Amino acid sequence: MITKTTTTATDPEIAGEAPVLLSLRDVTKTYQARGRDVQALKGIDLNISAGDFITIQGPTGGGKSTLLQLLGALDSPSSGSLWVGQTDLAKAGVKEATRIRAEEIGFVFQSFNLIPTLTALENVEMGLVPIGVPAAERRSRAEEALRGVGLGDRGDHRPGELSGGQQQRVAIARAIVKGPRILLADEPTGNLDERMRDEILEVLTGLNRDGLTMVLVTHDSAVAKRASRRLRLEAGKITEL
Ligand SMILES: Nc1ncnc2c1ncn2[C@@H]1O[C@H](COP(=O)(O)OP(=O)(O)OP(=O)(O)O)[C@@H](O)[C@H]1O
Repeated sequence: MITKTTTTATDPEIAGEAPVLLSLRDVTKTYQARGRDVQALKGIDLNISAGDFITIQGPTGGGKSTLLQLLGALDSPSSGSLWVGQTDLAKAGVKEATRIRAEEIGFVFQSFNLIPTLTALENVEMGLVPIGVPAAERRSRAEEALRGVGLGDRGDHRPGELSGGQQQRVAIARAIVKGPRILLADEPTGNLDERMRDEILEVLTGLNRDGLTMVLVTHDSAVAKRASRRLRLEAGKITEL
């Protein structure tokens, strides 16, 4: 069972008594596919505390993406409980899960998922639409988020006019502009060369230093080296490295 509470040494505000943001107890996930049950997660116990920088590694098919989807309220467990604050996502209705996903969780994907016809600034503004931020405020908050990832001068560029690393920085700005409690990323450096990977790692490390809790799925040990906690997920079971 993993109940370790770890804080980043660099964030004095959360040193010691970091609150638990997400708590999983005996979580399972079984998919039904072609008349067969596929047990993707087999009893996960895990606490994620404020300030954690967690990486999840493991072989293909081990359950990493499934776990990330549950953490992000994109799917619900088959059994067990998954607490986000006072809400058990295993029992919450669609409305509450949607609210938590919109307000509290930021997502970053391997393939950036930017809208090609929108500028970088407009893409970041999209991160505020689901929570109903008025247009005037969206613009200034998006500008600030872009500056935060070092792209303050690229707001009018479209994704096709940016490098892969820059596009991923726009995607990170879009994920954090709403001020989520936790950032989830599935292979955020998977499509990038080493230099761009390091660029993204600097951004992510800086955000964590500023207090953002992060869970990253990665195959890259250079990424995992930056983590405060390294987890391995294999055949639906989790271990702490
Ligand atoms: N929608 C689904 N329907 C049926 N089975 C699924 C579904 N999604 C995932 N699985 C199965 O669940 C198991 C875990 O898959 P998951 O995608 O979580 O693994 P992963 O560790 O993220 O793999 P990878 O590193 O290849 O992305 C695998 O056996 C997979 O085939």
